Amino acid sequence: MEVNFKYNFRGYFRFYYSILGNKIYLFLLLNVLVGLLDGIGLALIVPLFSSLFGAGNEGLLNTGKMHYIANLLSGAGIPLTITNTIFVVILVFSIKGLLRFLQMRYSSRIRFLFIRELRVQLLYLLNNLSYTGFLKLNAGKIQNALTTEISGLYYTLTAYLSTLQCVGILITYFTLACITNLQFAIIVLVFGATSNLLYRKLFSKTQKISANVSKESDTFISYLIQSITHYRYLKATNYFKRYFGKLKKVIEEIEQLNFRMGFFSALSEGIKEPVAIVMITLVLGLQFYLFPGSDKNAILVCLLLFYRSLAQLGQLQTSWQFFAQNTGSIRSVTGLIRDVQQSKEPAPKDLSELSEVGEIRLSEVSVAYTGRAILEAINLNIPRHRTVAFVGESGSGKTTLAHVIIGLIAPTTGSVSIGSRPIGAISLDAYRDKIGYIAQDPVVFSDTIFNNVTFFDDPTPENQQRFQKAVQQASLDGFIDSLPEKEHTQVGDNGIYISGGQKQRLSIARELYKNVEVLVLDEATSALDSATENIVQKSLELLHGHCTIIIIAHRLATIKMADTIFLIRNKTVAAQGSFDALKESSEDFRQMIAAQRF
Ligand SMILES: Nc1ncnc2c1ncn2[C@@H]1O[C@H](COP(=O)(O)OP(=O)(O)OP(=O)(O)O)[C@@H](O)[C@H]1O
Repeated sequence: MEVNFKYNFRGYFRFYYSILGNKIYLFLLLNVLVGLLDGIGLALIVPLFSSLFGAGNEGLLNTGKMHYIANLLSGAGIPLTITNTIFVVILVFSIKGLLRFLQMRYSSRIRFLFIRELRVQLLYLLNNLSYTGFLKLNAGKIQNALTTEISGLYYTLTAYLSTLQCVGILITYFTLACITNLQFAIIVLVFGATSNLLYRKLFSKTQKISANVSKESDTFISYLIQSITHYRYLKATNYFKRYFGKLKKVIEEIEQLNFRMGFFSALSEGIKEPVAIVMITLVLGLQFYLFPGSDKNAILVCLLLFYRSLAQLGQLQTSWQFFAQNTGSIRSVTGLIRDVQQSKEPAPKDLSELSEVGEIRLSEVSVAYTGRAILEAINLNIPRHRTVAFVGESGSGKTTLAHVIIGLIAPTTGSVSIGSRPIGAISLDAYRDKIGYIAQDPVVFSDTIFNNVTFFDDPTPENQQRFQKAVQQASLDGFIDSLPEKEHTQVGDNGIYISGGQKQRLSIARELYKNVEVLVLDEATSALDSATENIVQKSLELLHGHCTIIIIAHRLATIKMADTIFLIRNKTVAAQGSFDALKESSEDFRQMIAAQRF
């Protein structure tokens, strides 16, 4: 998909062409054919009427200067009698009707293909986006682009195609008019071009406002998501009113912009007809002033073509104005695509299967966020199927370290290897298939308990069995049994119908169900009461020696079983060893234990 284009008529064409390919040309061809048939039909109707109602009707049509029609028909072996012409006119307009039908169907097919392609592409790009790239994006921008702006983009395509359609038909009419009466056609062109200058100013103003609407909409969606996600807190603390004030301000700004855009749209709509009428009068006046003896039939045909052209011109202005109103969506979506493309996860050099996750080794790893050093010169080994723990004060970089290990963020300097291979040489997808991650904020999807644990697996007998085992290990079975709808119970948005501890157990159960090789537990049991925590702890201990476990915990009791504990302090590993060894060797560790006893 082409996203680096200039925001002008040609640039937009390049963008649409990169998605739709030659289908655009076929669409244009259909338009030109419709215009051509319409023009030919009109060119036949005028002499037909003048022959029917005029004097000296000899049974043959007087085409005057429009001999090309006569040539065309006699070339096809049809003499230009009035009866024949009537049939030809009916035939021409019927074929035109059929082509118009095909053209409209094709245009809806194009729109369908366009939106499908765009949505799929965007999701594909998001899937390939690196986590660091994601951190740089704004959630509101992503949501706004994928929902509102993509609809806006659909409108731009509709309006652009409609504009192209008008341009195609106008060119055809103009060509026919040129053949019929060249001077008249040229006068029309001059006036048409002059009126276009008037509209250009309006369009460029509208485009600018549209870009601002999209920008403000990103902010609005971002605020909206947050007000919904944190609704409980905002409600409980009566902060919603204050937050509502922020939202209201953005809404007002957006609507002010829309109001201004409405003004320009109304202005362009309002001046359309007066401009057209003035143009017709001037064009006709000039024609008869400059060329008094003009062929009236030819002028009549031209006028009919001109009249139709004016309708097309009006349609063109409306479409282009509507296009301009929605161009902000093009900037917003293509801007997001550009950002996402720039932050793609690097492709692995060697795609051979990752049969098992071997020893994880970090050497001289440093991490900085926007220039601020968080971790420096970290060296550590996590042998396969060992349990390790990271401890340290809040903000010391434990979660960041875990993110480096599971390949979510790349170290600023230093290297990470899995087994004998550097992490950059393995398929991150294959690696992450083997990773279980229980984050500080439990991840719960708005669905049933079963789907949350199995991550939408089919309820086959085998999966049911695995599900039962996982919920037992996570000490969630008692809770599920107490529910009338058991595992088919909905947990609500972000798990709003269940408690914090139940959410944590649900996310633990999901990772246990997955049968992972590396399990990261980042404050995974912090919301559990001591009794439940003990049960879950025992289940996790059963995994000891069967998979690599990385625990991040403030409660030191939960990391006693770790083979190695890494104490993170002053951006690096200050001490390491088993619980008892650290107690002996590290004063900091002893102080942490003492603080917790107290
Ligand atoms: N995306 C980010 N951008 C900028 N700074 C970040 C980002 N994520 C984390 N940090 C900073 O990195 C530091 C380490 O954060 P991290 O979450 O790794 O600490 P932690 O030891 O896990 O803390 P806690 O125990 O409180 O969860 C913090 O100072 C934090 O502000």
